[in-house]
Amino acid sequence: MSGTDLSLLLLLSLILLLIFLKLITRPHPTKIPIKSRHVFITGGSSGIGLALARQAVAEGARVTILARDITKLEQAKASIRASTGTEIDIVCADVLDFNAVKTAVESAGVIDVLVCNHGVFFAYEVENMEMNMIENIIGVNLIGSFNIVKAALAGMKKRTDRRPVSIAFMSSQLGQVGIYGYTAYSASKFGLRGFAEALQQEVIADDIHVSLIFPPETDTPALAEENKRRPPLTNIILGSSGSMKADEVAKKALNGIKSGSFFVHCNFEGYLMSIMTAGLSPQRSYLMAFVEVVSVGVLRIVALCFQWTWYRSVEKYYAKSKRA
Ligand SMILES: NC(=O)C1=CN([C@@H]2O[C@H](COP(=O)(O)OP(=O)(O)OC[C@H]3O[C@@H](n4cnc5c(N)ncnc54)[C@H](OP(=O)(O)O)[C@@H]3O)[C@@H](O)[C@H]2O)C=CC1
Ligand SMILES: CCCCCCCCCCCCCCCC(=O)[C@@H](N)CO
Repeated sequence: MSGTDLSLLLLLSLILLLIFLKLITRPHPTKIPIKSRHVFITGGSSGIGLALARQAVAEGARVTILARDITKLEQAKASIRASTGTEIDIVCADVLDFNAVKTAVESAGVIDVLVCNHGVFFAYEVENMEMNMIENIIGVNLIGSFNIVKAALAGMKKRTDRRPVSIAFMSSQLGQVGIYGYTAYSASKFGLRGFAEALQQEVIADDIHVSLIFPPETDTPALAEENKRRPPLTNIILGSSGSMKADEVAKKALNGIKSGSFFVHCNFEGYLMSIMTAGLSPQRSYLMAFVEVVSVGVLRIVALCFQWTWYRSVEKYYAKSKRA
């Protein structure tokens, strides 16, 4: 066979692969309209959630935010009024308290886009965390999201507006890879992935579409707090990874939700991580599925190189601390 024959054969197989993927990727592509719809954001009084609330308002949504601290909620409402001239609704509840969550969700009215964004994080070695801190991180981030979804789902299913609706979870790149210092946090965010994958199969028949958002480090009040007490190795390992502004993450998140994407990445590093960690997760875009299929081998090599550098940092660090 000549060189041209070979390249023709390769081209033909790639085209056949594309056609095959277009036929089989599920769920089907969808679009979630935001304008004039009810967007409910937990943890909407600060950081990424507040940025998301402001942008949803700017796109014409009716927005409700939920958090614990009424003063921060009032401040968020005032700041959105000042920057957009629009009123949002605020509801007060601890996501750990199912009855409080249910009352808050019911008072807000039927939800079209539910964003479980609330979350807490601290970086410590598991040995240096009390059980109550571990339970708090997993409780708020994972069980809290169950409480929210359980409270909102029946209403979303019974909605009279038959257009597609969305349930989105704010995970983290640490929901795609475990890093030194984040045992509890990664466990909570990996947990959200299992929740989201199974939930999508349960709600697809009701035209409800699940998104999992994977932000990198994002400049928010919570990150500033966490940074004060990070283990040195956590800093060394995360040192070179990119960080973003809350507004930029919110924009990526909202676009991901509107396009009904299951995985939502926020930057180029996140794009590569989404391909690397695609595994058995659903994929709506046959083009993205194509990219996953053809690049998975090479990206596995890149992933192993990252692990190599991380383990070298750990080895060097402990070699030094033994000598000292
Ligand atoms: N910042 C970062 O680097 C990254 C953050 N993320 C994720 O993004 C999400 C938002 O983080 P970020 O904006 O940084 O955090 P912030 O601390 O700025 O905001 C957290 C929000 O969640 C609310 N909240 C916290 N605990 C509870 C609770 N028990 N019940 C109800 N509401 C609660 C807070 O309000 P109140 O305290 O009044 O209840 C606040 O509104 C989290 O899920 C986080 O894991 C993901 C990747 C990176
Ligand atoms: C080429 C392939 C790219 C692979 C690179 C992998 C880099 C992983 C870095 C993970 C960083 C996660 C930060 C999230 C911070 C967070 O969630 C906060 N809440 C906690 O600080």
